Amino acid sequence: MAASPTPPNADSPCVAVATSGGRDSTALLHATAHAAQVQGLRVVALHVHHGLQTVADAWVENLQAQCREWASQGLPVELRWCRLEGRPARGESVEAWARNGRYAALARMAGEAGAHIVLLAHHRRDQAETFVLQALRGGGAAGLASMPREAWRDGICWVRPWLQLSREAIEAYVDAHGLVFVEDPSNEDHGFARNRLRHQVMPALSAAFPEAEQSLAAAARQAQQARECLAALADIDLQRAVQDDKLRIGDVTALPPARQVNLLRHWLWQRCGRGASETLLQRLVRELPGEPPASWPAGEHVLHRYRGLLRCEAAGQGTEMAADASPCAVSLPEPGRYRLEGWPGWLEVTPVSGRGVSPRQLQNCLAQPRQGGEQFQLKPRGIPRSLKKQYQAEGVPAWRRSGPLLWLGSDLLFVPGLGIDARQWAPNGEVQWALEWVADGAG
Ligand SMILES: Nc1ncnc2c1ncn2[C@@H]1O[C@H](COP(=O)(O)OP(=O)(O)OP(=O)(O)O)[C@@H](O)[C@H]1O
Repeated sequence: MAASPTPPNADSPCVAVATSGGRDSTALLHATAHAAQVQGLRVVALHVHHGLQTVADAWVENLQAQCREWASQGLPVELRWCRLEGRPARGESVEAWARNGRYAALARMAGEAGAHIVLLAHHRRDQAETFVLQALRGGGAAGLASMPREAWRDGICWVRPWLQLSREAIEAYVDAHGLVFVEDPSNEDHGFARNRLRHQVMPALSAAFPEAEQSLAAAARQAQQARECLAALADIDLQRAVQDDKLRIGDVTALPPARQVNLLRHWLWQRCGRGASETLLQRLVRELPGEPPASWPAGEHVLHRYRGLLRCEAAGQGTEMAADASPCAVSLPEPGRYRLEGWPGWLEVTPVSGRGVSPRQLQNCLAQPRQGGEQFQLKPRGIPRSLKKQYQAEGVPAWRRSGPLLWLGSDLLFVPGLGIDARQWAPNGEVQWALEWVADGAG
């Protein structure tokens, strides 16, 4: 290859290569450095020392020597490396800890070097293995899509230029250029699923089905297309069903079940930043139709059905009350909606045939925040209990507890999320009204 007439300098555009020191990334670094030399680009080799094996110290030294040598031959390459701090937490997968730490460190080092593109040396066999591992974990289209050729994350474009290339082609390149690389002994550790697959399963599969690797990699590409289509469909359905940050349940349940699952999966991903379990998705499809308030735990979040809307909030979050609102006199002369000064929401008054309070009780009552120590009676023959216990027993989520308590003198009339105190219920057959507190944003 002819050298560039203007050699790259510190201001030249820069591409990074994630380099473990193994066969594939050494070959990719070498090939990239040669191509960059022609195009006047800088190449920065990024290496992460996971701090898990002492032998890894020698890999850093090898890479330093290798890059120095190539630079002395005129290749525009420099090495940046770092060592991960800390250890995997108890019970945490070592692989997952190393992968997360590695990608974070690569993104940071690339940013420091001024590189927006990081090349990874995954090839076709890696892709075929990833597909099988995902299938064995019961993954759907998103998992089976395996590794993308290009993806933007953390302000970096991660590119796998050799994803369609066979390992044999890379081996031939390494031999042709006499490249030296390191062997990671942990690649032999059969405690890792990928190593068991690589050493025990893939050779048998390829012996029985010579095209296995190509076919599995092609299946991954098909799954990628399927995933993109599902995401596009979810966007269409979301636009129809979303109201602020909530979902209109009627619009969700009007869809066929598989499309409901797709929509819910995407919405939950957006809201929670992680995938929802299949069990939760199936449960939602079964249980979402219905009127009464209901809640479903979703990892570190909780989903609430309320007045035809599905909302997602962090578990344990919620405004219990506007503690700074002052007590105020309230008169509710007829059914309707009433805003109370200082309270973010409204009281809704509706005629009912039971469990209501006589309208005359509502002509001159007092709204005030919870003070603590109030006792609420749920049923006529029950006993008064603290609001906290009553809320827990009824499973009332925190956000439905916001709002004022209504008092008539020293008698508690109404509690948000629980309703009218049974001691104040009007006799059957008499005119009576129910109250409900609707917090802003909930309706
Ligand atoms: N410690 C590391 N530092 C920097 N990049 C890494 C490191 N480990 C892996 N990578 C990048 O991720 C890709 C895939 O990692 P994987 O663990 O499958 O490869 P490897 O067997 O360690 O090495 P190679 O792919 O170089 O043979 C590597 O090709 C390389 O681009």
